[in-house]
This record gives sequence, structure tokens and C-alpha cells, in this order.
Amino acid sequence: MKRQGNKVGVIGTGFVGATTAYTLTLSGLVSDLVLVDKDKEKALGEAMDLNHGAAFYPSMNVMAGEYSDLKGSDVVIIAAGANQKPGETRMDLAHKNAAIFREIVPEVVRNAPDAVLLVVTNPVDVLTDVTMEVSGLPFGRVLGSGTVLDTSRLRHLISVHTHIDARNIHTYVLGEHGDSEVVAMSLTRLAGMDVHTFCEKCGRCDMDLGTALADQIESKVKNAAYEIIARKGATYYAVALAVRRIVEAILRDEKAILTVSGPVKGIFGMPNVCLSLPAVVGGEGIERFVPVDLAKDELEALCRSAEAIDKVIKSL
Ligand SMILES: NC(=O)C1=CN([C@@H]2O[C@H](COP(=O)(O)OP(=O)(O)OC[C@H]3O[C@@H](n4cnc5c(N)ncnc54)[C@H](O)[C@@H]3O)[C@@H](O)[C@H]2O)C=CC1
Ligand SMILES: CC(=O)C(=O)O
Repeated sequence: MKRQGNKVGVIGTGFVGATTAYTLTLSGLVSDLVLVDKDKEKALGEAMDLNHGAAFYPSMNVMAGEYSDLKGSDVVIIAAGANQKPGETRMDLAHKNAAIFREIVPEVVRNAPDAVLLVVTNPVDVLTDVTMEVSGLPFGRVLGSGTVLDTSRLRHLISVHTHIDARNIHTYVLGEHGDSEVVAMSLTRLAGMDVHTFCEKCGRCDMDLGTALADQIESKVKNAAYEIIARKGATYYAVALAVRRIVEAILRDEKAILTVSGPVKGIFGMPNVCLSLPAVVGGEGIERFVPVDLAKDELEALCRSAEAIDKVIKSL
């Protein structure tokens, strides 16, 4: 009998995987959620805890399982592997997490050959590349959460300074989800206006978004993960919400524009790596990237970001 509704798998039920599972239970998007972790007791404990809230969220089956339980999944989220310790960069995780992905991805594809694979583990761009290579899936069916989180951080910070709802701020962080990412201030729009025009016309902001403030915001976006990890050891709430949003765009075939990570071969003369550009996301994952007009310095920074990712991929 055909299953009614959507089935999602989460591989890795640490801080990120478990919090993502929690956001999905609240979302009403999913009918079947399967949690897989090499630590089976951890996955089982998370499934039990989520099931005990079943009286308070829309009906769904949550189970801890094996890879074979992923059969029929529409989306499989991979959040397994090492996270950053204070002082570590995301790229420092590349070798150990690539080795983990070479174990996980064949199991996922064997059991859920029709699923869209959504990579969250860091370094997310490098591992999206590894997942594409190991899975052999076509363009779009493998995507990384990329800079959807960073873009949300940027929208929040602009919101704080302009007193405008973050959901009404259009802006993008592009490139690597990591140290070389590009805060594309030139693309920022509020009510159709660039930030300077908006601040001039609005007159109610406590500060104009001038260059000094834009630099401060850029630095805060880039250092956000380090700041949080130094204080509480890991980041997970905002990324889980970002992943929930990507899953929503896929399951509802939304054609939403999101800065997910995927292969950018042929765009701006960049090497063929995975990184984030605004992309149209629907039922089959990434449908296409949207060409954007960047300022010259942003385009140069984006190309440097692609080269930084390429260097790490070539070192694997
Ligand atoms: N893309 C993004 O925006 C973000 C990515 N992350 C990344 O997500 C990843 C997970 O972070 P946390 O949940 O904080 O780590 P964590 O250490 O809390 O959880 C990792 C989980 O992966 C499991 N695992 C390890 N090897 C496995 C394998 N071979 N098969 C199945 N499960 C396995 C572990 O048992 C553990 O439960 C890290 O790489 C982290 O850097 C974290 C925040 C944001
Ligand atoms: C850990 C990480 O990648 C982040 O919070 O951005």
C-alpha cells in the first residue's frame, strides 16, 4: 500500500540531527521520520523523547532504525560526523568526515535510491562534493545546507539595525559555508531598495547601514559559529530551522530561492566545486542556480572561496 505523506531520514542524531528532527516533528511536513546513528542507543533515546511529545504535534511516526528502514524516503538528511571543537575551522574536519561519508552514503543510496540527499555535516561544501561523487546521483539530487544558515544570520543582523522583520529582508551569503564566505551586501534589498537608499528614506533606523556597520555585520556573520561554539560547544537551533526550511521547499516542490550548496560548474569561471549561490529548490532538489550580478570585489571573493574549497577537495 502506498504510504500517505512524506518520509524523511536523519543520519546522525547528535546536536544538529536531533534538533533537526525536533523541528520536523513540529513542522507537520513529515509523516515518517527515521533516525539512524552508529550509536544506536542515542538514536533510540532521541526517538523515544520525540515520540513522548506526540500528543502535541501533527500525527507522525518517529522511529530509530537501520539504513534498511530508509526505504521509500523522500529526503535523507546527513548530519553525522565530527563537529568543531573551539579553535577548529570547518575545513579541519574534512578528512575525518569524508571518511565517514564514504561509509554512510553508499548505504543511504542503496536503501533510498530515489531520495534527495541533504548534507549538513561540515565542511558542508566539501562533503556535498564527496556525496555527489560517491552516490553518482545527478545534478540537484545532492545538495548541502550551504549558506542558508549564514544568510539567516545576516538577515537577523540587518533586521536588528533597521527594525524590519528579518523575513522581509532579501540578502545572501554566498560561496563556502565557512571562513571564505562572501556577504553579498550589494544584493541586499528592503522594500525593493538597497540598504543605503532604504536607510535614507526610512529615517527611523538607529544607525544608517554605512560601510563601517556593514563591515561589522559581515564580521559577525563570518564569526558566528566560532562565537557560539566558544560559549556553548556547538550550534544547532538555527541550523535545524534552516534545514527544516530546505526540507519544506523540497517536499512542497516550492521552487524557492535558497542559498544551498551544489556544483557550480561553468558559472563565473569557477572550478567545478560545490558552493552556495541563490538556487531554485524544488521536489528534485536544486533545479538550477540563479545568475546574480555581484559587485566586482564580491565576485573576486567568490572565486577565491571556490578555490579554497577546491584545494581541500583535491587534498582528500
Ligand atoms: N552546515 C551547517 O550549517 C552546520 C553544520 N554543522 C555540522 O554538523 C555536524 C554534526 O554536528 P553535531 O550534531 O554538533 O555533532 P555531534 O557530535 O553532536 O553528533 C554527531 C553524531 O554523528 C554520529 N556519527 C558519527 N559517525 C557516524 C557514522 N559513521 N554513522 C552514523 N552516525 C555517525 C555520532 O554518533 C553523533 O551522534 C558537524 O560536522 C558540524 O560541524 C553544525 C552546525 C551547522
Ligand atoms: C557550526 C557551523 O557550521 C555553523 O554554526 O555555522
